Amino acid sequence: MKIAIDGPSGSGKSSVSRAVASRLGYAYLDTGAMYRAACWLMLDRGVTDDDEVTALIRSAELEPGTDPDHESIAVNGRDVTTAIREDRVTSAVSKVATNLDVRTLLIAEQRRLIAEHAEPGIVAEGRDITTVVAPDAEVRLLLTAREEARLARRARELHGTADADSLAATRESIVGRDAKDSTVATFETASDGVHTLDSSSLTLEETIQAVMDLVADAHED
Ligand SMILES: Nc1ncnc2c1ncn2[C@@H]1O[C@H](COP(=O)(O)OP(=O)(O)O)[C@@H](O)[C@H]1O
Ligand SMILES: Nc1ccn([C@H]2C[C@H](O)[C@@H](COP(=O)(O)OP(=O)(O)O)O2)c(=O)n1
Repeated sequence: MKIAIDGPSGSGKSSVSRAVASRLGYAYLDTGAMYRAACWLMLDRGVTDDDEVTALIRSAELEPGTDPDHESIAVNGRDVTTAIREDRVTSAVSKVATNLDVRTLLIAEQRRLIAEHAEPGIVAEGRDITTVVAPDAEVRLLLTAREEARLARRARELHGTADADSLAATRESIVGRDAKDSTVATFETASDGVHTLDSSSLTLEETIQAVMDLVADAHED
């Protein structure tokens, strides 16, 4: 069983995908973490030229963990699980994500990991999983939420509050990044055969349950 989930930043992809994978005893693949790890390596080496970035990623070993209860990712044997969440990576990650040669490399690795864990199942999430990486997935879902809801969620996560200052500080990392990333992946509208779930007025638990229902329907088919 392959479950593919895409959506914009702050729509809840990671939280929901991790919970669904954990409940089903499936593997979990955070493809955004792979782009972040590639970006971390680019920054660590101080490389800026796109072709040099591609060569760097081609020769690197990215090892994303697939345990939904234990987030982990390593680059060339170094654990970067925490480092990839730093602001400097969030601010620069679109440079890597919009490099089409890097995408080709990471997509091949994502397809390999998804195939390896298709038994009993895997939940893979990102921006192009339903459309490019695994369009053959049994469950394909675009998880959305209104911009205000996504901003408020991320502001609470990062600053502990969703007051005006926190919302302003979060805007670029959500709205600005989505604008850049949407030039290379379609995650703002659902493609043919992809379900849409708007989580704006749902609780996290309700959202998880809605995805579990879709999976149960797919099992019946
Ligand atoms: N209905 C909901 N669905 C998903 N996440 C929600 C919901 N309500 C609140 N949240 C919170 O919003 C945040 C979403 O962040 P995350 O899962 O990292 O999103 P994404 O991976 O899409 O960027 C989490 O802190 C999560 O607990
Ligand atoms: N399949 C994917 C996954 C992520 N990306 C890009 C888009 C994002 O800016 C970065 C990081 O993704 P991530 O899912 O960690 O982003 P969030 O901070 O959760 O919004 O990678 C992508 O282009 N394709």
